[in-house]
Amino acid sequence: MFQVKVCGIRRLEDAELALELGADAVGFVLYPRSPRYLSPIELERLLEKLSHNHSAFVAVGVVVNPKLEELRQWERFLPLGAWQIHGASDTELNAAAVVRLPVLRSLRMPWPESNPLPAACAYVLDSAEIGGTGKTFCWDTVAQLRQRTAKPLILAGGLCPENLWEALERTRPDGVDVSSGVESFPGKKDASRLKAFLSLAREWFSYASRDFAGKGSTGLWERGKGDV
Ligand SMILES: O=C(O)c1ccccc1NCC(=O)[C@H](O)[C@H](O)COP(=O)(O)O
Repeated sequence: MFQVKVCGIRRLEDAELALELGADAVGFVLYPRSPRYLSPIELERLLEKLSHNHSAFVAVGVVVNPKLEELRQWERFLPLGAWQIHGASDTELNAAAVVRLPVLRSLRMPWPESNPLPAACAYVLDSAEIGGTGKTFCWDTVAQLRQRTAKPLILAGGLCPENLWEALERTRPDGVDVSSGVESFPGKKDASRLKAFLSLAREWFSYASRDFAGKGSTGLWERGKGDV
């Protein structure tokens, strides 16, 4: 089950804190132009240490316009649970099951009605610029997208403790994703903001799970995996 993801983590202590506070997924940016970049080797070391004290979490590798071969190579040694793909110039990535791991595709919202949805297990709905910007998009556009797909929708883009509850009430997503809204600066999470965010997110999802129960959509992965 993946409902709350904390993204852009560079430090082991931030990953541990996020998991202790109730995140079920943590994201790592493998994009060299990001201030939150971790190299694959650094990520391998971090995940090895993280797995000593934590087991039930999804580690997500965040990539931008990746090459298919690159993903396949990293999958061989990184113990990730999913890819989060931004952009994607490699058209092969639009075909189903070209990599071993489940794929989340980041959509730059609003997603035009004329644009087909790329193949994915789930969609991360973000603002129009590339990730980690702290910018929100018009949440009303989520309802239109919901009409087009039954795949899990993860709300992202500029979420923070101050706007999270309203965002959840207005969009009723399957999951949320946050990075800069819980940071003290790019790559370093702020413990009190992280705590406030995760407490609100957990509260909303436990309350909303009553609605989800009848729809059989309580497990993001259970619902999305293999369903590309
Ligand atoms: O964080 C980055 O620097 C980044 C760079 C390139 C692609 C994705 C990146 N981050 C992804 C995320 O942090 C989140 O999935 C998402 O974009 C939300 O970010 P934020 O608006 O900062 O909460």
